[in-house]
Amino acid sequence: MAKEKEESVQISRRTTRSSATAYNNNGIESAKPNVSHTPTLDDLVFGQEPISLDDLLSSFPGRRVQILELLRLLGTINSSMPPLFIYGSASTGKTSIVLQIFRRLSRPFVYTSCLSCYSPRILFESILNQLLLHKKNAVNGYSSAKRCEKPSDFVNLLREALTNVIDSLKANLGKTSTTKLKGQVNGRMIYLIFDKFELVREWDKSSSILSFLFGLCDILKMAEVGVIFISNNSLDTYHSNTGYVEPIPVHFPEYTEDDLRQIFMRNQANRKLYSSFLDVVLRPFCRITRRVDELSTAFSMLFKKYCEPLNDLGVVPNEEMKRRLFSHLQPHVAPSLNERFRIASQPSLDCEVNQETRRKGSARKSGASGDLDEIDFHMSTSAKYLLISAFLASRNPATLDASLFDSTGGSDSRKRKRKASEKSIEQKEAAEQELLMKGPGTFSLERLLAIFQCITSVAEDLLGEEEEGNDKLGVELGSNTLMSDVLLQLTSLCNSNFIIKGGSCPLEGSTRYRSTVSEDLSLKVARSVKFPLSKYLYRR
Ligand SMILES: Nc1ncnc2c1ncn2[C@@H]1O[C@H](COP(=O)(O)OP(=O)(O)OP(=O)(O)O)[C@@H](O)[C@H]1O
Repeated sequence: MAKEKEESVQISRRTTRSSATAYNNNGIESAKPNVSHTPTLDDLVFGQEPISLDDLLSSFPGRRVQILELLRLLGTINSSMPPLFIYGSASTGKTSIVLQIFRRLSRPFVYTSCLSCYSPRILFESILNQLLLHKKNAVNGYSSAKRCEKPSDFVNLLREALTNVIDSLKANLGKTSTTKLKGQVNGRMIYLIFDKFELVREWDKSSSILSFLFGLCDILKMAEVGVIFISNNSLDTYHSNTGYVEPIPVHFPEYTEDDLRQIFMRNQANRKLYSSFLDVVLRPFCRITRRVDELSTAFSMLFKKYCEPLNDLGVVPNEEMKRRLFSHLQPHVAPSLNERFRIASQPSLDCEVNQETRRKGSARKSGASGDLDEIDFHMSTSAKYLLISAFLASRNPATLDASLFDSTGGSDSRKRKRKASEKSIEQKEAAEQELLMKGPGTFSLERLLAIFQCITSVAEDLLGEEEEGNDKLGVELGSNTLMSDVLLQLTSLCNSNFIIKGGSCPLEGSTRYRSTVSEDLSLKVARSVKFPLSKYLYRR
């Protein structure tokens, strides 16, 4: 078993560079290792033709700012660099973009993922193997170049290996500077990339490895070494009170619906047809997940269904044909959407992050491309709506629900205003006092579900000037079909203490809930899904 794991680590290490295109296309490191290949310095660069800046930017719609920012931080050739901390939720393009940037720059790097390198020893040895151009194979019994478990040993071995590589790079620079071939190693800087860095927290409860790795740059004090951390979570979640210089954060925010449209429109043979397909599926799916990998799986299956009635895939669909394709597709969308929702609803690492973020108080300002209004933890869009619903249920008196949400789920501010103006000043003050004394109110599950249904349909209305069929689909699927899985989502929010069970109602015996989330955080969550929360708040 241990041997098996060792081998999988070996494969992922060796194939990182050579298979980066395969990785980029489908997220899976799929290339087979080439056993007969003897590694050279050029194996430390991305093993393909460098990519132009235009191609790089157009390969990753929605990431222009981050790509340019990373290129700026990496600096000109041979310039030293402070450690970088790239973060953002899953499938936001962090790994692919970093690898493609190194492809563009042809600079040498060592890549390790803390997923396949799942312990300090494996991580250390993987880095050393790459730097020492050591291949594990049958001849050497699949052993590493160096056996190394302790950070202190690692630092010594690492410094030695890095010095050798840098010396070779300098020599190489002198030799080939005038006759440099494309794809050859460029410059004398070497970069250490730690991907899936959040996983280190899992195997390091005492945080000693975390602080050690965060401080690696300071410990090494080698101007030619750049360190890059890639993580799903923000720096706040690391409690990195190490005394070392904090890395520079670069945030990869969740994609907007428009970004996702551009991502999925890339390389489409029949753009008009695919665009009409996206008109139907993108919005409802976006409300559940914005992960490119998940959307990509769902869309490739659904697009096949969408095209089934067509004889000619090159056709430009007119309105009548779009309607026909839509009705053919419709029965398949709900099950696929539900499947995604179930996955997105699973209590996951995110909950832990949420708790940690909450413990640490307000979110920090994100990196160079950050936004003060952004929340620094990640949860599915549907969970965000549920969190907002719970906040509204705790904050607003239940008697006002009917006036805040009309029969179609919309906010009727006219009614609300009239209500407010009818109240006498004394009544208002008394109500205010009462709410203050009671704190956030408790609510029943039924009320929570009713508000959730209302605000998800409101969100749909607000979002769209889309064609009729699409709206209908969004409302139906977004609210009713998904309702069955809201309970799972609720459990997840309860586990992460965003919602607590507030005892049971003595009359009905049913469980009551209470939201623990502040107005400030709720407003941020609402902003992240563009929901106008303040319109729905009962102001005393
Ligand atoms: N802007 C984009 N344009 C095109 N493809 C993208 C974009 N963003 C992500 N992808 C694709 O989504 C998949 C997942 O991306 P990637 O693994 O780089 O994300 P990640 O942020 O590193 O995820 P994780 O945190 O799970 O490691 C890849 O196939 C990648 O090419």
